[in-house]
Amino acid sequence: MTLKLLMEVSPQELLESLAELQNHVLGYVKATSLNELFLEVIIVDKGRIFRGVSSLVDVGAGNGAGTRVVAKAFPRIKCTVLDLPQSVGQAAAAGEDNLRFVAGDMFESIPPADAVLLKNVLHDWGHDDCVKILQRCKEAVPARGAEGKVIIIDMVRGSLLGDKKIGEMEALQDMFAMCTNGVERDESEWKRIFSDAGFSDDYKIMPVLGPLSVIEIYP
Ligand SMILES: C[S@@+](CC[C@H](N)C(=O)[O-])C[C@H]1O[C@@H](n2cnc3c(N)ncnc32)[C@H](O)[C@@H]1O
Repeated sequence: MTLKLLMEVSPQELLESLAELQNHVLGYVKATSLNELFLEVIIVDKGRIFRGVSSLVDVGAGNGAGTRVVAKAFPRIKCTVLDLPQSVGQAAAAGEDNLRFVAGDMFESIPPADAVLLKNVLHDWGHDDCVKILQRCKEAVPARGAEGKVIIIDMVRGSLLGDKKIGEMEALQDMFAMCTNGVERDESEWKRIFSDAGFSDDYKIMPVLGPLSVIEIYP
């Protein structure tokens, strides 16, 4: 709505338009869970991370709602959801052609694939457990030179220092992490995990929404 139009409409009409817009946005958010919405943002903004990938295992993917977004956007990628048997359970029934569900333990073994995705998983675990999970991921992807990679979607604290809103977001996320016994890390803490798990130090951190970032690491 232009400024001129805004000045011409009555407050009542303006309120009605705002209510209509709010319903529209809320309707979309209800229809698409925040998890899926976030992955759609990543696909639009950082879709190139899936370039050249023909198979992907989404580790700790829960009911696979997020994996389904990737499977739909990239029908050529064979997607696998790996989660504990109780989480995979019913979800396994309904899938896209290029989506399968595997019950398993990420501390034991991860099915082989070009890329492994860990979205909102590592922040639930301490340093040593993250190292173990990443070691299993390293075994699952092709060796260096063959374009194997692990894609981590998680928070990188302090990547946008000085921004008040981001600072507030990080503080909120810290409180949430404390309630769930989780941990949010800065780049140096992430780097130590990658190195201890045997990954090279030429990782890439790509901020997506504030401190929420996509990190690519290579064997
Ligand atoms: C915080 S949820 C993240 C879910 C999803 N990736 C997301 O972004 O919404 C963590 C997931 O890790 C799974 N998980 C926990 N321990 C696991 C294990 N040992 N092996 C495989 N998955 C595990 C849980 O069942 C849960 O679905």
